[in-house]
Amino acid sequence: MDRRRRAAERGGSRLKFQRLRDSHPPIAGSPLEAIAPPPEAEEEGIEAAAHLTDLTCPASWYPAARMMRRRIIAHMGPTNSGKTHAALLELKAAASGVYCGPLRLLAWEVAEKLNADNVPCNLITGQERRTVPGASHAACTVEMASVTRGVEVAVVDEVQMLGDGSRGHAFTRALLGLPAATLHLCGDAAALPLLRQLVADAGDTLEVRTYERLLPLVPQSAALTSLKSVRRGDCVVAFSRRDVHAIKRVIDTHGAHQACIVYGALPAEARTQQATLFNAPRTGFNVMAASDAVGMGLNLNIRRVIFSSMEKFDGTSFRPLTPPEVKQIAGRAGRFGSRYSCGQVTCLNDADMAYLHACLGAENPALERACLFPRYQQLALFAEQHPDLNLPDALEQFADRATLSDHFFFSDYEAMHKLALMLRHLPLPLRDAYTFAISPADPDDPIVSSALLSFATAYSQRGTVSAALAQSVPVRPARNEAELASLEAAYAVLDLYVWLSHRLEDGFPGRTAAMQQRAAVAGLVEEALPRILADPEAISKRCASDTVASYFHHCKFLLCSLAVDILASGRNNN
Ligand SMILES: Nc1ncnc2c1ncn2[C@@H]1O[C@H](COP(=O)(O)OP(=O)(O)OP(=O)(O)O)[C@@H](O)[C@H]1O
Ligand SMILES: [Mg+2]
Repeated sequence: MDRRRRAAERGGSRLKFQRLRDSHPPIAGSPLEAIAPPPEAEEEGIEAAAHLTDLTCPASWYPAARMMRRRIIAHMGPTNSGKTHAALLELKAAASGVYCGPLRLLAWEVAEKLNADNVPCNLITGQERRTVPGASHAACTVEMASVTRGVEVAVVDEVQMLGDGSRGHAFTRALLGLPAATLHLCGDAAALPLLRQLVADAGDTLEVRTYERLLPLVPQSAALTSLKSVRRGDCVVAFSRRDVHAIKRVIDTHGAHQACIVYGALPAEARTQQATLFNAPRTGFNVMAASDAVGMGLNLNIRRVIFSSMEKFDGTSFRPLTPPEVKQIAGRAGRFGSRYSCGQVTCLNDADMAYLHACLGAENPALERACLFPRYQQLALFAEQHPDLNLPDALEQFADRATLSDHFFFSDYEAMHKLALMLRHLPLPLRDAYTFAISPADPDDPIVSSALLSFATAYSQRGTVSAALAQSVPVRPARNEAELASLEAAYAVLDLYVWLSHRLEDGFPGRTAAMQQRAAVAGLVEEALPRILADPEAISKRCASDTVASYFHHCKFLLCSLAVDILASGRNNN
C-alpha cells in the first residue's frame, strides 16, 4: 500500500493528534511504559515491528474461517427490496446461525422475529446479553460477532458499511472472519466489486443475487415549503437533535398533528416506543421528526420522507448529503408491508429540490476500499516493542507504520485516541486501558467522557467501581427539552457502565443495579416525550418568520452556530 497516499489521507487528523500530543507529553509510569523492553537488537526490533504492522493479509487473521470453504451469497439491491428478508429466511431454516447488524435495534428486531417464529435466538449487543434456553441462533451487533464459533449460516446486514471510516472494520472482520458454512451479505450493489475482492482474498466462493425495490419511490416535483403542510405518514428528516426538537415543536404548535421523534441519542427503548406510536393507527402521533438515524433499522409506516435540509454537519463543516445517504434515508418511505403502497420523497425548501432529484437519479459510486483495524494482539505486541510509548502514542505510531493492501484503509481511530489520551495518566494494564478506550463513550460528550474518566480512575485505584458512580445527574421526570437532554446523558452513562460490566466483570459488579436504573431512566424519557411542551420563546421566534422553510433556508448561519454549539456542548446528536 502506498504509505504516502495514506499519510496524505490522514493529514487532517494527524495534525490534530500532533497538536494534542504537543500539549500532553507522555507521562512517566504510563501503562505501556510498565511493559519490560524486549531483548532484541535494534535492527531485529525494526524488522519485527515492520512485521507487526503488516496488515496486508487480514484474511489470515481468522483461522477458523480459513479452515472452511465458505459459500458466500451477496444479496444486492436498493433499500426496501427484500434483501434482509431473504437472508433471514435462510437463517431461520438453518440448524445454527448468527445475524450481524449495524444497530442494536436491528439485532433486537431479528431476535424477536426468530423467537416469535419458534427459532430460539439469543441477543448479544455491547450492552445486552439475552440468552434463550436451547438457542443455536444469535442476533448481534456486528462488533459482537464471534470469529471462533462455527455456525451453519451467518448474515451480515448493511454490508456496504465496510466502507465506513470508523465502524467499517467490524464489517470487514465479520466478512473475513465469520466461520459460517454459508455467509449471506446484504447491502447496496455499490459494495459488490469490493466484496468480490475480499471473497477472493479469503479463498471462498461468491454467488450474487440481485433485488429490485418492492414498492415504488416517487420523488415529488414540488417542495413542501411549510411544515404547516405536513400530513399523516410524513417523516421530516433533520441532522441534529436540536433541529429534530425544533421541527417537532413547530408541527405540534400548528395543531393539526403531533410528531413522534427519533434520533440517535434517544434511549433505544424510547426510539422503539416512538416508532410504535407512529406506526399504530389512531394514536394522534401520525407524523415523525427524525434525524438521519431513521435511515437504517426501524420499520416505519412512512408515506413520505421530507428532507429539511440537504446538508449535514460532519464535525468540522456543513457538507452536502451524498447520493447514497439521500437514497438510504428516502428509502424509508413506502416500506413493503406498511400502510402505504408507494413511497414519496421531497424537501422542505424549493432550493433543495434539484439536488434531491440529482441524488436519487445518481448511481452509487462503487466502494473501493474496506476499513481495517489491527487486532488487539497486534497492538499489544507493538506496544511491548515500544515501551516508551503510552497507548495513544502507540496507536498513532502503529497507524503511521501500518502497511495495507490497496483495497483497505486504516480505520479512523480518533475517538479511541481521544479517550486513550484522557486516560493515559492512570496506572492501568494495557488490556484494560484498551478496553476503556474502545468503549462507546463519546469523547466529545462532556458528561459521558467525564463518567468514563471517573470509572477508569476508580477502577485503577480500587479495582471495583460501584454502580452508584454511574448516577451522573438527578433522575426525575423531564419537564422540558434541557431536562430531557440530561436524562439522555444519564442513560448514556448507565449504558456505558453496563457495557464495561460485560468486559471487566469483577471491576464493574453493579450491572443489575445499573440496568434497573437505566430502564427507569428510559421509562422517564418515554413518559416525557409525548408531553414535552413547546418552548414558547422558540415558537414565537419561529412563527415570526414566514414559514419554517424560509427560516431554515435563510438562516444557514444559525444552523452553523447551532452545530458549533452542539459540538461545544459535546452531544452526539445524530
Ligand atoms: N417476500 C416477502 N414476503 C413478505 N414480506 C416481505 C418479503 N420481502 C420483504 N418483506 C418485508 O418488506 C420489508 C422490507 O424488506 P427488507 O427489510 O428485507 O428490505 P431490505 O432490502 O433489506 O431493505 P433495507 O436495505 O432498507 O434494509 C420488511 O418489512 C420485510 O419483512
Ligand atoms: Mg435490510
